[in-house]
Amino acid sequence: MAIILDGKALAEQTRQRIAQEVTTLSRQPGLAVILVGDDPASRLYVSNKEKDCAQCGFKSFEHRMAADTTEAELLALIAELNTNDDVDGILVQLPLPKHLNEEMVIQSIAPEKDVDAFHPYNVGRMSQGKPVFLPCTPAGVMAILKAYDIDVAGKDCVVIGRSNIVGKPMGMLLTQANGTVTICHSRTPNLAEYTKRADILVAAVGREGLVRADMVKEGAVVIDVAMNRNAAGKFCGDVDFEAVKAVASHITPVPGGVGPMTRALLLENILTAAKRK
Ligand SMILES: NC(=O)C1=CN([C@@H]2O[C@H](COP(=O)(O)OP(=O)(O)OC[C@H]3O[C@@H](n4cnc5c(N)ncnc54)[C@H](OP(=O)(O)O)[C@@H]3O)[C@@H](O)[C@H]2O)C=CC1
Ligand SMILES: Nc1nc(=O)c2c([nH]1)NC[C@@H]1CN(c3ccc(C(=O)N[C@@H](CCC(=O)O)C(=O)O)cc3)C=[N+]21
Repeated sequence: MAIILDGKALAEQTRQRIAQEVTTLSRQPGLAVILVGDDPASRLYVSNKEKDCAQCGFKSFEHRMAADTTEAELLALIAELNTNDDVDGILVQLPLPKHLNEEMVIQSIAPEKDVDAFHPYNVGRMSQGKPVFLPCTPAGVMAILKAYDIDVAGKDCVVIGRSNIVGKPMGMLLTQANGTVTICHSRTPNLAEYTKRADILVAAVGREGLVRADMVKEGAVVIDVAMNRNAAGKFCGDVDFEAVKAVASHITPVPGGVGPMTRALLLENILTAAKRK
């Protein structure tokens, strides 16, 4: 039976360490979160981030904007936050309503406050192996691997998904950790041929039941990034957890795996931003 990779416990340890460090700073780090529209899932993430900030002794500034907010209004708020000294990090909750240009919005965030690490400057720095901030979800996965002494060097790593926020940077970080990486996506024929080879398998698609036990190598480390809702309305990942845990050596649960570590890495980035200032 696989070891369950406890992201929730690890995130709690991380928050306690950060809270401790914050007491040594001369000022409180601050996060501004912008939420446009009222997607229920996004609302939950935002309230979780507020609790995290409170626990760590960070200030948090929440900006809720109407779903029909114009791009000019959003950019004006970001411009104000870019120069506001109480704000060390700015996070614009994604996805944005369709009439807003995400690329434009992300580019308008000052790179030194871009704690999501989605700005092209930070993406470029990361891809050159000289990151200022690491993207929270992939960095959270790397932190889980490290905490459980799972060595990536020389391993066959397969990432399913190639989004800019998860799959692509995940592949990069695993490559930088000396894994041999294959990135699969919706145009990959015979997905199982790739997944069965993986020593480390990362699923980041958003489709319940995508990864079945017969697609996983005996003893593989299985990381499930996805956050889907099942028929009962509960969170679930891409991986058939019950069946795969009998095959894998290590597996992340959903919830309680990557999600909490994403939030913990966001706090790390805010602390980094505050210390750099
Ligand atoms: N735990 C956390 O902290 C976070 C969780 N998430 C969750 O992770 C999941 C992925 O998020 P995100 O990357 O933003 O999602 P996207 O929808 O942007 O990307 C999904 C990727 O999966 C690929 N894909 C779709 N169908 C298949 C298939 N049948 N076989 C193989 N690949 C497929 C797509 O391929 P193609 O490129 O060809 O379309 C795409 O690259 C979601 O469930 C999301 O909710 C996201 C962020 C943080
Ligand atoms: N600009 C931006 N940055 C993001 O990082 C970002 C985003 N937009 N949009 C949405 C996705 C998704 N995401 C999650 C964060 C935490 C959990 C999380 O904490 N999950 C808990 C469950 C939460 C609960 O049950 O309350 C868990 O898996 O255990 C999940 C998903 C960040 N995202």
